[in-house]
Amino acid sequence: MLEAGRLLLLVGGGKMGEALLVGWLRHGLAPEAVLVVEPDAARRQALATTHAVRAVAAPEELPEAGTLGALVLAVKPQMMDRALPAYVGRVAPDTLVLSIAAGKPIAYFERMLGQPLGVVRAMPNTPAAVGRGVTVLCANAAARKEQRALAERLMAAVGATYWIEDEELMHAVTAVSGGGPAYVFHLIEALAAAGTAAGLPEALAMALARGTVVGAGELARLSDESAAQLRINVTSPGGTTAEALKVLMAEDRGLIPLMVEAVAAAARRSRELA
Ligand SMILES: NC(=O)C1=CN([C@@H]2O[C@H](COP(=O)(O)OP(=O)(O)OC[C@H]3O[C@@H](n4cnc5c(N)ncnc54)[C@H](OP(=O)(O)O)[C@@H]3O)[C@@H](O)[C@H]2O)C=CC1
Ligand SMILES: O=C(O)[C@@H]1CCC=N1
Repeated sequence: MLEAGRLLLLVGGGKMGEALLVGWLRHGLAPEAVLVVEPDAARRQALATTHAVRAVAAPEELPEAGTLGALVLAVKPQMMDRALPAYVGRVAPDTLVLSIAAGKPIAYFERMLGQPLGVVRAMPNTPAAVGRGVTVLCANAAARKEQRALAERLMAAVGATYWIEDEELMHAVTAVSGGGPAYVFHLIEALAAAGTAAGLPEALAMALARGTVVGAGELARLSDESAAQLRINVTSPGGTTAEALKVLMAEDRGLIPLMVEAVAAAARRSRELA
């Protein structure tokens, strides 16, 4: 995955950082080619024992030797100002700088780390932990072919990848696929709550809701039919589902206007984090 003798430095071994790490190791990245900076002691220990990678609490503890093939930035956007200065001297023009932080634009990393620098901004999502992530990537003009290819390999290891040219779209991407898994998990909670309200025991309602979302997702993945057709396939004319969909698809108060509002709110927050 990386050129021989080069290192991948992961800054932030939290939920998303670890999900990516798992995918990379599964795709052949050698644990000894990985260094992680993670201040949380419990997480650091878990990363080191579970994945056999070297993990340190702070950049000052990193070994001097080794050329960075990739610097992957996976700390919260609000922590970035504090985290980045320590890495200025560690990136070379051929190091890939890969940020997965919401909001933060490419120009921010160019400014903080010095130019010229190959920067790729990516927005993955948590299904990356099971190899079913969706990631959108966007590179700066200085990113070399090899740096883009490395970013592609790293993100393809955890799922599907899409590239965009217009970085402004990253706010919408973050709102749709970055946070999207949370909306789907909330759909499970909502369907389970509705089942309980309809008289089902709580545990059964949750099992049915979870199984339904998982099954529908798998059907959507494997089927050639559109989402609309898959919906129609469930909806017997004059049957029960049609009654529910009259509520969910109501033009003024159905799921679409609600989702449009939710995604706009997330995109607005992404712009604020920039
Ligand atoms: N979660 C998600 O679904 C997605 C997240 N992202 C992006 O990924 C990034 C990480 O998010 P997520 O994994 O959820 O957050 P987490 O809080 O789980 O992970 C961030 C980790 O970074 C650590 N950290 C804090 N400061 C530093 C520092 N200076 N150097 C190194 N590590 C540090 C934190 O430790 P401590 O807790 O001690 O502060 C924490 O363990 C964010 O920028 C987010 O926008 C992108 C797509 C999806
Ligand atoms: O909530 C967040 O800010 C991050 C970005 C997308 C998913 N989680």
